[in-house]
Amino acid sequence: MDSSVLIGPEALPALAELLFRPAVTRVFVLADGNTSRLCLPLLEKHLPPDYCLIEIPAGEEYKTLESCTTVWSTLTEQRADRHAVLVNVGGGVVTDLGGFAAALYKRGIRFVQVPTTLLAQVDASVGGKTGVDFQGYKNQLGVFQAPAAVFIEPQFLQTLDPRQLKSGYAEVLKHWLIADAAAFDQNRRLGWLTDDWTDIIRESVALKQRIVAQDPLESGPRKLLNFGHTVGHALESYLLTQPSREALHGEAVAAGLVCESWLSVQRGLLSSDDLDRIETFVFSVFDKIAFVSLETDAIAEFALQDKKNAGNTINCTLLNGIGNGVFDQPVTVVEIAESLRYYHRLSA
Ligand SMILES: NC(=O)c1ccc[n+]([C@@H]2O[C@H](COP(=O)([O-])OP(=O)(O)OC[C@H]3O[C@@H](n4cnc5c(N)ncnc54)[C@H](O)[C@@H]3O)[C@@H](O)[C@H]2O)c1
Ligand SMILES: O=C(O)C(=O)C[C@@H](O)[C@H](O)[C@H](O)COP(=O)(O)O
Ligand SMILES: [Zn+2]
Repeated sequence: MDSSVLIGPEALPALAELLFRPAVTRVFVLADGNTSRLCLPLLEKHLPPDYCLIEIPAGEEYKTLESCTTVWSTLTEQRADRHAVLVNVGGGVVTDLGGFAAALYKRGIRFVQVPTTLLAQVDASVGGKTGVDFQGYKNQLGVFQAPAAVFIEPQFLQTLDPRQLKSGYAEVLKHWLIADAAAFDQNRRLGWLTDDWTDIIRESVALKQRIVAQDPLESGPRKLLNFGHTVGHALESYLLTQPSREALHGEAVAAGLVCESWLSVQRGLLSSDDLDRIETFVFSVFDKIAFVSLETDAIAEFALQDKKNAGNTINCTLLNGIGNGVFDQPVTVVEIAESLRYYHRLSA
């Protein structure tokens, strides 16, 4: 599942090198409404002049099979063959959906990822998880399929909204919590904001690649990368059903980091002092997500569809101390609801 990942000024020239090879019959570029406007200008000179743009609307609500149909229809109308390449230019919605659409078209054409949000640069573009949401559940349909390569240009982040930057930072925090206590400690002292994200991107990508290399198809240690997501995805999915109450993926994951750290304390795996450090750091970046305690049972129910589950057992990733994730820790839906009530009571 490992693909080459280029980060920095050499990334886009290397993309051009791949796309201009004679073996590539046609280049298709998938973007959303924002990335076609804000990111294509920087990319354009690295693309062949006859590339075909496929545009989908921006936002998680468009991470659907219907958007894939838009991609597949254009590929079909343009008679794309198996030597075509799909270039996914955008955040995690575009890289997940584009990877999935490419993997299914004619049983698979090559795709490359050009992630343009912090979240997609540190996490979503790497590791080969692709997919779309279905019937209200996150990434319910998907395949593991490695991109031909990933090209990361941190300059894209210059047009990114601060709320989106923070959302990406949740996945960085997750990486430190599961596998790098020293980075967690250093960065909680420094604060989250920086002018240059390149080092953080490099370190996060390397950490994720190390874990994915051990277990590309998530039968074991890759589940560590899902820390914060049992609760995070439940919250994100629930709020997607509520008009005007959407939380960004990273915002929901940040809440999930707190809830699942609390569950780790309940299991005797994490100290209360460490939970306190995690909460202080999380709430120095993120506002609390608003919900009423009456909603916690409905939110927790979504965890029954988590992909790490086996039968009726919800398998959570927890922390055995900061920097040391542990996977396959059974929790009940009642405990998930309790963790949400704990989060709800916290005064951020
Ligand atoms: N495959 C994985 O391993 C993985 C990992 C983490 C998250 N994800 C998925 O990623 C998705 C979230 O990704 P995201 O946070 O990037 O969201 P996103 O793709 O919706 O992008 C966020 C917003 O930023 C805009 N945008 C993108 N790049 C921009 C730029 N450079 N300047 C200005 N605006 C820009 C987009 O148009 C969108 O409105 C979720 O669906 C999540 O499930 C997947
Ligand atoms: O790469 C992984 O593995 C992850 O779990 C990374 C997560 O940050 C990401 O949100 C992923 O899409 C979650 O996948 P899912 O299998 O829980 O849908
Ligand atoms: Zn995630």
